Amino acid sequence: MVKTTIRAVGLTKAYGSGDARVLALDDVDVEFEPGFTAIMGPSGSGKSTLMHCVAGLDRPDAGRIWLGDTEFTGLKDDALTALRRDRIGFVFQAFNLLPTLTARENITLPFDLAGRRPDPAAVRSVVDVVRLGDRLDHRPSQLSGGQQQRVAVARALVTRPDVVFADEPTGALDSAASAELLGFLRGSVDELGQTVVMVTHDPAAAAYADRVLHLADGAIVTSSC
Ligand SMILES: Nc1ncnc2c1ncn2[C@@H]1O[C@H](COP(=O)(O)OP(=O)(O)OP(=O)(O)O)[C@@H](O)[C@H]1O
Repeated sequence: MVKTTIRAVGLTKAYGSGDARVLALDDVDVEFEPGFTAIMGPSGSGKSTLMHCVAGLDRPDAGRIWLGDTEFTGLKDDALTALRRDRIGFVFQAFNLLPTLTARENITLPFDLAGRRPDPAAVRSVVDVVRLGDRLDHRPSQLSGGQQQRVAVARALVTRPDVVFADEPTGALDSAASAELLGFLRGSVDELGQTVVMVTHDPAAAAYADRVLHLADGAIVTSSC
């Protein structure tokens, strides 16, 4: 399976103005190839800003971004939203599950949002990968934090997106649940050929990645494999 690369050149983004101006991204060039990449760096170094820009959740002030052959720059908001929905998966620290839906309904939500029927084989395979078989009819409040995050990972994977972005996905989990979750993300790379990009503060989490990018003051300072 050939998975798509995300490529960005000259990404620049500032917040505020005058004395309060902060350069969150300073002319960053970066490429995310198939595999598992971790983004690390001190608080305020620009990790979230970089992830939000390359995931199409936010727009840079300058620079260009491509998902495969599709360039983000110049896409209208509707087109960017459709591209995100169809080709990118997200896992956030706070799980972001809908409380009134069951685990199964949360997992199939991306299909509902796209007006498509869920693909039963795709649902079965992600449910197997994250081992949720006996919990599918539970609502989030009836699941542990680790189980809720497994639902969030299944939802991110179910459409087989080109890239899954995970922002501190283990931030709210204990160490056993974190290890399990990182194992699932690793498994999605090894078994499904998924591209995963994860922001983390935790070196133990970054150790699951193939490549670690270190940010400081809005720039990539090192990239290690
Ligand atoms: N909406 C905003 N308004 C003003 N400044 C912002 C905004 N978002 C981010 N910043 C600033 O931009 C810089 C980069 O922030 P960013 O959230 O990308 O860093 P981070 O590395 O993800 O930090 P953390 O690890 O604490 O989440 C910081 O100085 C931050 O204060």
